Amino acid sequence: MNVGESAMAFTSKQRNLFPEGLSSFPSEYTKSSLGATSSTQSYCTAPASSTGSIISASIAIATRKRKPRYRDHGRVSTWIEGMRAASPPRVAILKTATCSGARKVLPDTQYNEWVAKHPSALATFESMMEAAKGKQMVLFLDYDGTLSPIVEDPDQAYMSEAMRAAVKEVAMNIPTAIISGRGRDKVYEFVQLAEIFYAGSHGMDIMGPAEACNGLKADGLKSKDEKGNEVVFFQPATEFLVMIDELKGNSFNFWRGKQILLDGNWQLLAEEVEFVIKQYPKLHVTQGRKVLEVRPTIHWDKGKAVEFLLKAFGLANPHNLLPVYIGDDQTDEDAFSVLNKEHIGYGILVSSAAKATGAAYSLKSPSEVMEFLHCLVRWRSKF
Ligand SMILES: O=P(O)(O)OC[C@H]1O[C@H](O[C@H]2O[C@H](CO)[C@@H](O)[C@H](O)[C@H]2O)[C@H](O)[C@@H](O)[C@@H]1O
Repeated sequence: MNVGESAMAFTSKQRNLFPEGLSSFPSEYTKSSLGATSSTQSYCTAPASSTGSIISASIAIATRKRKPRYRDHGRVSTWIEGMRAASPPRVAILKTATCSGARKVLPDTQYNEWVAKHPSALATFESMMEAAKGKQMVLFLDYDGTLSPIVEDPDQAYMSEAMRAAVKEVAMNIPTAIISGRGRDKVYEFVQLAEIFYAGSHGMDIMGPAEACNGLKADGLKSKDEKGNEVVFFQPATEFLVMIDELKGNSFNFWRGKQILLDGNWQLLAEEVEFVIKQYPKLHVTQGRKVLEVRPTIHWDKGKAVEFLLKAFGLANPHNLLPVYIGDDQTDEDAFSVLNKEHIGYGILVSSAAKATGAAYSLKSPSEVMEFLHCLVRWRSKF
């Protein structure tokens, strides 16, 4: 596909994300109160090292001859720095911690200093749960890097059967939602559990099992998922499809698939995104692990999704509530901030390297996340 110098390809599922007539959110989450000027409700993600399956649009930039043109090099450098900061090299994991507290010391002083400030949620599990007694726990899980290991090809980011079983088991005991930057349908395709809530597009596109939605304090649209399960949709930004159409017909030369961009092409990637984004003042760019995301200028992020879901669950009383949020990426920081702001719950960063974070606790890898989920189930079964 080629429109001028570039064009954009969207997945065929894009439209399905936002069926007509959806969206009935609590009034404080309506468009006007979101501070939206205009936007898409999907984000376009340009992976730096590989192409990817995205929320509703997967983008990789084609290598091609380019005409010289004006660029904001300041913005480009800022984005690349942001991506690098969000993509720290991995530290070898010598031993997995357990909830009994056993843990082998890593020979990485910087990491050790960091983990002293953000203790392992496994090593400190017992004391964390002391504070949870008598409270309603709600579990929020990121997908990539949390439930599935980070891999080069975003379409291959499968979760293991063991992890699926762990999530299923925990969801039977604790209300559970996956909040992802990916499209909801893609996350559902990976996870394949009907028992949980899915919040795709950083939470702008939420689907939950109808059964679990009966007592919800938010109205959604009842429907069925691909497997025929009764579900309810909550989608706050259906009206922003217009911009997606505009982008589709306009600017990039993207294709979805296996076009691999090597790390050395981050500069090219950022330059291309910058060239397009300046034509869309209502979109902005954020950086993640080897990824640039083109997002609508709408006050909505994973933190907003957490706030929405807590309200929807009728769990707004912080005294009775213990949200636990586990995530690995920059975008998860918005959710950690909400917990910190409300002084509730536990933010847990998944990282094997020292990293600036608002999360109080840490886990080193998806394997440790799975162990933590097992610990939660064992702990919950005592009550
Ligand atoms: O919010 P998440 O569920 O963590 O999704 C964030 C992004 O995840 C995907 O990209 C990341 O994982 C890929 C697969 O391991 C990896 O190749 C890429 O470098 C990571 O940035 C996904 O492709 C993005 O659309 C999500 O925004």
